[in-house]
Formats: sequence, C-alpha cells, structure tokens
Amino acid sequence: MSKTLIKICGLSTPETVDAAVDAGATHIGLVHYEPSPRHVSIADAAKLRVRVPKNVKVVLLTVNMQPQPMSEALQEVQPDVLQMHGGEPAEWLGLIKSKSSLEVWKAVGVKSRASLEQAERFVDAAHRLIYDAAPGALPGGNGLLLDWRLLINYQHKLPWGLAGGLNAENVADAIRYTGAELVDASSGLESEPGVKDTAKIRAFCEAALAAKASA
Ligand SMILES: O=C(O)c1ccccc1N[C@@H]1O[C@H](COP(=O)(O)O)[C@@H](O)[C@H]1O
Repeated sequence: MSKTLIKICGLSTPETVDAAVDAGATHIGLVHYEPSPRHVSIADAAKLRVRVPKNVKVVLLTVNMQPQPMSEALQEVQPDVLQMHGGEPAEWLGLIKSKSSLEVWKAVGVKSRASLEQAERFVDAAHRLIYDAAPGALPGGNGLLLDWRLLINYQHKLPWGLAGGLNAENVADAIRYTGAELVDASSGLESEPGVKDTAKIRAFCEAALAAKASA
C-alpha cells in the first residue's frame, strides 16, 4: 500500500501551517466559512498558501459558496484542491471540475450505507469524496466520528478520504479498520476551538504514517 495521505485542516497561522508541513502532512486545509472558529479570510488564506511548498497540496474548504465569490477566492488563493463541504449540487461541482485544473473534493455526511450510495451521484463531478460524520453544529469540524463499519467491503466508485473526529489516538485504528488512503483531521488537533496544537499535529502525522491499512 502506498503512503497514507494526510490532510490537516483548519490551519490559520503561519506556525501551524509550517508545523503540519514539517510533520509530513500531504494536504493543508484552509477553511473559508464565517461561522467556523477556523475561518480564514481569503486574503489570509492567500498569505498562508504561499508558505506551503509545492510538494504539499493546499485545500480550500468552502460551504455553499456562491459562484462569483468562489471564482474570486480561487483566483486569489490558487489552491490545488477545492473541498466543498455543504449541500452543493453535483452539477455545480461538475462545472468547476470541467472548467479548471483544480482537484474537486466533495464532503458527504455518512449516516448509513444509503449515504454512501447517494454520494455516488458525484462520481463524474468530483475527483474524491471525503466521508465525514453527519453534520452537527457546523457542516463539519464537529469532532464527531462516523461509524467506520459502514465503510467495510464497500465498493468505492471514487478515491475517498476519511474525516470526522480523527485524532492522534484513533487515526491508526481508523486506517487499519477502514483502509483509508487519506485521513483528514481538524478539531481533534486543537487545544481549544480554532487553536491548533503543534504537538497534536505532529503526533497525528506520526501515528498516521506509522499505520498500515489491512483492509
Ligand atoms: O473545520 C471546520 O470548522 C469546518 C467547518 C465547516 C465545514 C467543514 C469543516 N471542517 C471539516 O470537517 C471534517 C471533520 O472535521 P473534524 O476532524 O471532525 O473536526 C474535516 O474535513 C474538516 O476539515
């Protein structure tokens, strides 16, 4: 199995971006969604983006963002990946995928096997699905685990990643149990909402890199 992909999301300071890169993250997530404690403005996202070396991908996370501000945000931040974490329709993602060189990811809340089947509507519209727990107070970033058993023996139609309540203590089990090739964590790496802890980031990356999926 190839090396696990690691996305550290909700970074908002130069120090924590650098810590994630140094720890071996393959993807740096910047959340642009005002209700989130991890929200960064587009101007700040653009400043953080330029710190990230070329071998690490920058993911801009948005929620139901309208086309015009989205287009301006993409222009300014120049992310490698756009993660849509709301109720965006497949047609909308498909349009962005067909008109840009961006990798397009769609996050879906997984409550049942039916959620996985419903997410297949994004097969032509997205490059990757991110399986998260069902939305809580926020559309994501709630630290809620999804039921990993739902993923066992599922014939995924797209590359996918596992999110939802991951932290340094559970990520190795998550990889071994589900076979996830990409793990995505945010609130589990914080000392308080919106404040990333560099020691937790390092411990998460170490545990994820050391784990070998058996699924
Ligand atoms: O992190 C947020 O605040 C956020 C806000 C709105 C949508 C998604 C958000 N985060 C993403 O949600 C998943 C799971 O996060 P957690 O590890 O359970 O906190 C992940 O993709 C985050 O990047």
